[in-house]
Amino acid sequence: MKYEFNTEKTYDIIAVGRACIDLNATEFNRPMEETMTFSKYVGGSPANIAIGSSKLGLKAGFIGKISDDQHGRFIEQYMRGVGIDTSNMVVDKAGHKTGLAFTEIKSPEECSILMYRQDVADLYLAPEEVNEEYIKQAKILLVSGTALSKSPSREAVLKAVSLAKRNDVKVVFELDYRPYSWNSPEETAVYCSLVAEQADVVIGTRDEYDVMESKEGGKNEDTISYLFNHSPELVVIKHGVEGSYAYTKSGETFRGRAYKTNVLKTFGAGDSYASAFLYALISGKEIETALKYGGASASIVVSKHSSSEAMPTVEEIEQLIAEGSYIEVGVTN
Ligand SMILES: Nc1ncnc2c1ncn2[C@@H]1O[C@H](COP(=O)(O)OP(=O)(O)OP(=O)(O)O)[C@@H](O)[C@H]1O
Ligand SMILES: O=C(O)C[C@@H](O)[C@H](O)C(=O)CO
Repeated sequence: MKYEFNTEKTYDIIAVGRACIDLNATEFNRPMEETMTFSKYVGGSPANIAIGSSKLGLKAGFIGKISDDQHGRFIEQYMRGVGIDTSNMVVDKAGHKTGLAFTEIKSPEECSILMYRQDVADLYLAPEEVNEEYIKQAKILLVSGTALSKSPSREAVLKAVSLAKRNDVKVVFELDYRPYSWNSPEETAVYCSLVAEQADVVIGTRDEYDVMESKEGGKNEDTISYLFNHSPELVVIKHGVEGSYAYTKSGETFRGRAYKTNVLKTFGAGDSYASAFLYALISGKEIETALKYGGASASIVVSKHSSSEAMPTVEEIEQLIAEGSYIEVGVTN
């Protein structure tokens, strides 16, 4: 089964939310306290998804606020350099800084991210900085849940969603739950469910849906019966190495598998998955095939050092799919 988009649009995907900096430990198997060296990359889930999409050949744009300093300029130049339209990236004039993510790579199973996100520029994106003429040119508006965590970014994103819906632009909501960005899980549930109910496609991990639904140990069947009572037509639920499921409103279920790889770190999996899954859908591939693209792309990124720079090419993804070396596990559904 395929998922249809309005083909008359200039941009394949416009992402909204944070574009930040990742400082990834270059010393592996070591706790942060003992780590002395880091490599700098552009980061932030929606920026990573835009970068991954652009690298796969999609025409991507970005809406977000960046700091008026060297970090902000680095982000804009890097994103422009990989082919993303940055004309709707706004420079913060109130002195807010770029968010930083320091990553600790203790082992392939034990990675964590230490975030510096106090008063960050991306959460100051204001509704008046979201432009209808721009959004209406996209097939997809990709919304990151973290952008809903604080005002005025929250209102800017709600406006973007409403403009997308008015202009035949598919809203893809990536739950992207980062607990430190929110006041409480209850607040997360309120705003994430508000946007998920209006979205056309929702993507998240089982744990992220649990936060949105204010429950523990939730079942995929309950999630889809809730969301299919609202706007969503396609719901993707990820289960880490156990793979993922895509559910359609018309009642079909597809399973995606994870591919064997030499894992260096686990972060970046979700962003690379989303960019390749959406690339495949936009390219007119079957949903089942799109799940393969997502899983293969993620397995490449977890074997590499960064989340953004490591985003694969179509050829790399297709080679991995052709090899068909899946991780053999049952899936908890
Ligand atoms: N260790 C792994 N080895 C191979 N593939 C993986 C691994 N971990 C995750 N993946 C792939 O990445 C996909 C997304 O991973 P996951 O469900 O952990 O999402 P996520 O939590 O959003 O990722 P992130 O860690 O970036 O936040 C999985 O469906 C799977 O295909
Ligand atoms: O999303 C972030 O803010 C940090 C990311 O850039 C980081 O690489 C990651 O967590 C990817 O999932």
